[in-house]
Amino acid sequence: MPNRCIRPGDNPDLTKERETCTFDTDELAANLYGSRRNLERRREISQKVSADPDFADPIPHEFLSREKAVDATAKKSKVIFQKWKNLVKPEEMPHLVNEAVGIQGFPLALHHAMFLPSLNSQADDDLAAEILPRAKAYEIIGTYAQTEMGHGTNLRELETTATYDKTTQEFVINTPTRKAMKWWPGNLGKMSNYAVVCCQLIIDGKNLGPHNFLVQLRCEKTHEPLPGITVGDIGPKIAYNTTDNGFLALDNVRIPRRQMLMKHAKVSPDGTYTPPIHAKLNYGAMVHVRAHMIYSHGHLLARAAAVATRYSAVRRQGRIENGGPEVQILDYQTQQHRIFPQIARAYAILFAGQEVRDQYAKTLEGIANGQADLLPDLHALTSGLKSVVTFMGGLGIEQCRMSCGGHGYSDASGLPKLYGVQIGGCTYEGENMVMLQQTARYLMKGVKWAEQGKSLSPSIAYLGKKSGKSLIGLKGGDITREHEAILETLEHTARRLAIDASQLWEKRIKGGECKERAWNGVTVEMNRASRVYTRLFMARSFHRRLLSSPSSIRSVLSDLFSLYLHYECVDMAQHLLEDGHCNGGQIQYLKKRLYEDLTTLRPNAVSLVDSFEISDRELNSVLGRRDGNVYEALFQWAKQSELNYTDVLPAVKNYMMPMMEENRSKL
Ligand SMILES: CCCCCCCC/C=C\CCCCC/C=C/C(=O)SCCNC(=O)CCNC(=O)[C@H](O)C(C)(C)COP(=O)(O)OP(=O)(O)OC[C@H]1O[C@@H](n2cnc3c(N)ncnc32)[C@H](O)[C@@H]1OP(=O)(O)O
Ligand SMILES: Cc1cc2nc3c(=O)[nH]c(=O)nc-3n(C[C@H](O)[C@H](O)[C@H](O)COP(=O)(O)OP(=O)(O)OC[C@H]3O[C@@H](n4cnc5c(N)ncnc54)[C@H](O)[C@@H]3O)c2cc1C
Repeated sequence: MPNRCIRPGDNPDLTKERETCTFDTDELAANLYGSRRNLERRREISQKVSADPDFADPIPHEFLSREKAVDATAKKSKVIFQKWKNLVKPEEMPHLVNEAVGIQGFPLALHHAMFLPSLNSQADDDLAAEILPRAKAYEIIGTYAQTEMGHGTNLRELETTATYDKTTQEFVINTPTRKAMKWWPGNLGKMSNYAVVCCQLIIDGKNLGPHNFLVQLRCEKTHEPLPGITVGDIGPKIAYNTTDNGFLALDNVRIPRRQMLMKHAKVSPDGTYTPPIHAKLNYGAMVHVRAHMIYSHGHLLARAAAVATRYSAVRRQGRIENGGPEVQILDYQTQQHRIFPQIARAYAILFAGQEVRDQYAKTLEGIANGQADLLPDLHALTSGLKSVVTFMGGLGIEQCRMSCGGHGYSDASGLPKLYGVQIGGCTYEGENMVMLQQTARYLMKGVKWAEQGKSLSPSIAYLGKKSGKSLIGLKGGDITREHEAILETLEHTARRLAIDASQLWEKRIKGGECKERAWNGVTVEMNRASRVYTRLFMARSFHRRLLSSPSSIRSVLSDLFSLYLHYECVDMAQHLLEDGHCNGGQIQYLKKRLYEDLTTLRPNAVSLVDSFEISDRELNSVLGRRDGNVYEALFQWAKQSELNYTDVLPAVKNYMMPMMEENRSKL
């Protein structure tokens, strides 16, 4: 079967891998990206970016100082949002940005991810008509400033205030303490001249909670901060170092009333407050990012899996049999066990990411028609997915990094940067432990609704089902039936964990604790229930994709899905065993099946990562390059280190040589 990545001059081991492919890599890639046309567009964009001299990098970003890297990124962003703007559709923009500037952020990241979405979904018609065309034309750059130095998670305690002054019909925006400074917002420090700022709305001395306001931060002509505004960059971070995450203090800055984002909650000129149809519509920009970041995080894991798989196919080290040749490290079972589940999880996350984006679009449609009834389900799902996927992705990338041995530790592999970017997602858009509790709140309601026989939305319909005994290992050799048996067991486990957590909570309440304290005493169990609910959704979503896939890729997707299910179940064995639903023999069976899956997938491993269709430029990894010619490329990469500009460094001349000389002269 054709693997379309084979080219003359490639590393022969990699070519051999591609020759063993049992499916059409383009078919799978087209399925992943939605259609042949989308796949072609993806390739077209990759090729055009590579050919555009405006995007050329004289030296890799890894060797640049932070300021120079920010400069290079800004320069390329200007090209994207001027020259390229009309050449790509909005949905193609993330790919263009990844290709052209990479993953560490760019000056308009928050403008796109949160500023525009906030204005789109929360500004009233008048404000939208005034500001949106300017924002969309990049006449201004905006960000989303919510988190403060002292509070991020607990939005209710944010300290920045917007106090309504009826006499002038203005809001007075103020930062009352040092820890009330906005701290962390991306692109706030240096790039943005506007921000949506989250403040406590105060009318007649009454605090009405967090609301969003459009605030101009810098002069449109000089880009200098406006009076009353202190703004800057918060310094280097684990990653995202081409993003100017910033600080901001506002000293009684006055803005007109209509700069409150008033599509849902409103303040009339006389100070009358009208609440929104759903209390949390002000939190909409966060739901937007959570709904979209699942897919982008799937892509980060896909890249790591591509690097580790291709490198493991060209790296030869050690022997499996005495006297045999040195083997490709991909032949070691431990290596397969480290990497193949990451391939499967990357596909699973990408599929789930696509489903949740669709669900988000439907929810938005409802809200636009005055109905927010889909929001609670979406909030629970995005909170769970955001937490599970970022944690899974971080662990997965780290496994991929370690699987590349010493070279995985080098920036040349691209893996340290991927890891740094990925794990940011565990924190931003709500710290994972906190967001899992949001999911758990919904599950607790679901448990009650199920007890009362009420109808349940599809994502929690399993809470209303009855458990039979687990049929894992008992359904014979039919793979379709085995998949169903495992999904039913996962449903049982997710249901059982939610019910157990609910009972633990109730027990503490009956024991005399208030609801909130009792909740804190059971949050580890609550979060467990949320994770398994989320992992069940991911498994179901993968299964839906398998069932709807064309026959040409059904077999390889089925193999991958088997591995995914077997791996997840072994990983969650404790939960499967805890109530006796599964027994030790069934876990042993799952492990045996998992080891078989590793062998089954081995001939297709390289082709499965080829179908992620990530260009060399986007992958930005010497180890993961498509042609597999890594050793020469590693040397060429290292030669670019600034330490190699001279043979004898000033640091050596000034300190080490004199020290050695002095020590020699003492002898
Ligand atoms: C080129 C184009 C690119 C576009 C693509 C985008 C892809 C981007 C990928 C990467 C880009 C990286 C950019 C990252 C930038 C990062 C930004 C940020 O981090 S912004 C700041 C984020 N901050 C947070 O997330 C804070 C977390 N905290 C909260 O959200 C809240 O405080 C809370 C934890 C939810 C609690 O809020 P609150 O106390 O007000 O409420 P509760 O009492 O807990 O709940 C009451 C009920 O309300 C429900 N609820 C809460 N939130 C929501 C919501 N958002 N929607 C719906 N419902 C909500 C909650 O469930 C309760 O319900 P009931 O139980 O009462 O029914
Ligand atoms: C890369 C990056 C980009 C960011 N971009 C932006 C941005 O553009 N705009 C913006 O406004 N913000 C941004 N942030 C800020 C980010 O949203 C917050 O850092 C995040 O929401 C976590 O809040 P926190 O820092 O207050 O953590 P904290 O809440 O202080 O968390 C510390 C610990 O306390 C625990 N904890 C806190 N509350 C609870 C609870 N109720 N139950 C159990 N445990 C709890 C957490 O689990 C965690 O272990 C960004 C952050 C990062 C890292």
